[in-house]
Amino acid sequence: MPTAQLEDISLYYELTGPETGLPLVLSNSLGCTLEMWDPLLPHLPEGLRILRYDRRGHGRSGVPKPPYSMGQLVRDTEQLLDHLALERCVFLGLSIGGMVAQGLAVKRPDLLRALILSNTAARIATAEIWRDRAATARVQGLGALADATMERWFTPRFRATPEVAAWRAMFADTPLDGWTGCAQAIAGTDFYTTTAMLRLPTLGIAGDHDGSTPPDLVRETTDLVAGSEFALIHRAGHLPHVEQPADYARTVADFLARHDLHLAPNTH
Ligand SMILES: O=C(O)CCC(=O)CC(=O)O
Repeated sequence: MPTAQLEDISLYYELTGPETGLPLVLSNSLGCTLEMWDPLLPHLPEGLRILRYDRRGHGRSGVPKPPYSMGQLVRDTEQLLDHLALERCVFLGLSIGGMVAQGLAVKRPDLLRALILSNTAARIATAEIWRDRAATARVQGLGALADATMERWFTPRFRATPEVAAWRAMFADTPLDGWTGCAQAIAGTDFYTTTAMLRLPTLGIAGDHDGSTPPDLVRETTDLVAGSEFALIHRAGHLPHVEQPADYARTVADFLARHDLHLAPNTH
């Protein structure tokens, strides 16, 4: 089982693709395991070296007692990349994963060649919203948040399909400590000032039906980075790579190609 024993946490990961391929790191959203990327993988260009991992408190990674901080989540990722000797990666982070991406890009620019900020923002919701959700989850379990969460994550069309059951289960099966710890980390994060200092190729991606990080919010954060690009995925919510995997993958591949990153060996 590929588990990295880091300073104070063990992280489960999967690393696939040729060793010389361009490293692409996929960083999950809250309440999801690395399997969240399964629908996207068949649509991505071949030849990429793809790292997926379960965040602290999720999936097969360690689940310490909360609170967690965004600094800790960034450090976990930094240590995982160092452990695997991956550098100059394209980092695609979705929602909380996009917050980790922003923090990592500021802290360790040597690790990243380009950023893809998907369905994320410099600040997500309010401390009060996160406190209320955590209070509900502590008393009633995460299942009590599942209906509202699926509404923010997916379009009505997708929610009417049998496929949504697996996503609801992934969310509801998240360890309560893990979800609460990461929710606290989001609540304490405001990257407006530091993200505005970033200077690397950056693509923002939003879903037109995203109820968690609506397109205007994603665009506002993306626009903080000079020279950044923005793409809107239609007929998709907070997880657009699930509802529109081909469009999403094409958007990513076109961005890589525009920046001469497409399948380029990681040698320069
Ligand atoms: O569950 C939600 O709608 C909140 C999601 C969020 O903002 C954080 C995440 O998806 O990582």
